[in-house]
Amino acid sequence: MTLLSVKNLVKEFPLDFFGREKLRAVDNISFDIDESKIVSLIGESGSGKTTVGKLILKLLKPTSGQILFHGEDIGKFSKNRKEYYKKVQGIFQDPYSSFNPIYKIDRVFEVVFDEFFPHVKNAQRKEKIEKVLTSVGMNPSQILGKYPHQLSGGQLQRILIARTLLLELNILIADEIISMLDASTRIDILNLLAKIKDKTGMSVIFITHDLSLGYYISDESFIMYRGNIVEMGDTQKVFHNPCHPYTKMLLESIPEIDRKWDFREHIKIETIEDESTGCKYFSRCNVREHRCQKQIPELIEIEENHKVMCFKFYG
Ligand SMILES: Nc1ncnc2c1ncn2[C@@H]1O[C@H](COP(=O)(O)OP(=O)(O)OP(=O)(O)O)[C@@H](O)[C@H]1O
Repeated sequence: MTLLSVKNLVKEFPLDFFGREKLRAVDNISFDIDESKIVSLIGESGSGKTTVGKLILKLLKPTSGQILFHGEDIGKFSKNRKEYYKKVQGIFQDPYSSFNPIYKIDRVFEVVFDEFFPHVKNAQRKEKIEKVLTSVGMNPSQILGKYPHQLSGGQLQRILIARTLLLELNILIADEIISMLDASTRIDILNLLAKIKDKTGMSVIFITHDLSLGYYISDESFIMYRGNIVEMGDTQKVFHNPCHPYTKMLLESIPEIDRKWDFREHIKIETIEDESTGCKYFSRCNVREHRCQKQIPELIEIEENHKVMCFKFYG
């Protein structure tokens, strides 16, 4: 079942005071998120990943296009935001920023009850909080009553994940949530998300610049480049049969333990020329054709659940 449909979404930011110049951070993207799926949005810094997450979380308004949640335009939830946020929530890179340092950890749970379930009595709240903490592998007696600075980044991210379990979410936007954590804690958090997905049917939009993490965790991968999704589909297909030159370049850039760094293997990065009428990857592309400078290719399906935005695949 489709939970979320993004249709021709565009977000522009004004670059000057009068808004005469604009930056198109998200450029006409469309995708669906089905139930119980982990979907990675992967791309380099500035490709528009976080902006997509913020648009879905209604923290920004789209310039044009639509986001449908269970078939309803999310703009319609403006009067009833709580209904939407009961089902769609986000967790961000820096866990410390989600906690107020002067309050004990317990408060992040209390806020959820006060906001969404004010009728729930204290004893029942405590029971539920302990249950969700236990289900993310934490011992409530060692966590509750502590202040944020007394816990590690990994523990705080786990607590934020536990908090979402109070809500029975449909969609969690996880924006670089493990980039501040060490390698083993990262894997623990990824496994936890996968476990919650399997158990509850929640879907996760996992935003990352790290291809290996995207590969490890996701059912589907969307590769973003300067506001466009240039390749998307089943993660196995995108990673084992990469078709867009940008996806190929990203995959070739992943360091491997038995391969020494050799700059000659890597594609040189040219300065980005103004290619406003054509493909945004034109100036970096090693398979470019004349038409790429003038026209923008559409995403076309090259096999089931695998699309690419490149003229090379046009018939
Ligand atoms: N509020 C804003 N005002 C103006 N420009 C913005 C704003 N937010 C984002 N941008 C610009 O939009 C583009 C996309 O930014 P975004 O944060 O979505 O990228 P990202 O792929 O998430 O990058 P990162 O991985 O570094 O967070 C960038 O060029 C950024 O500078």
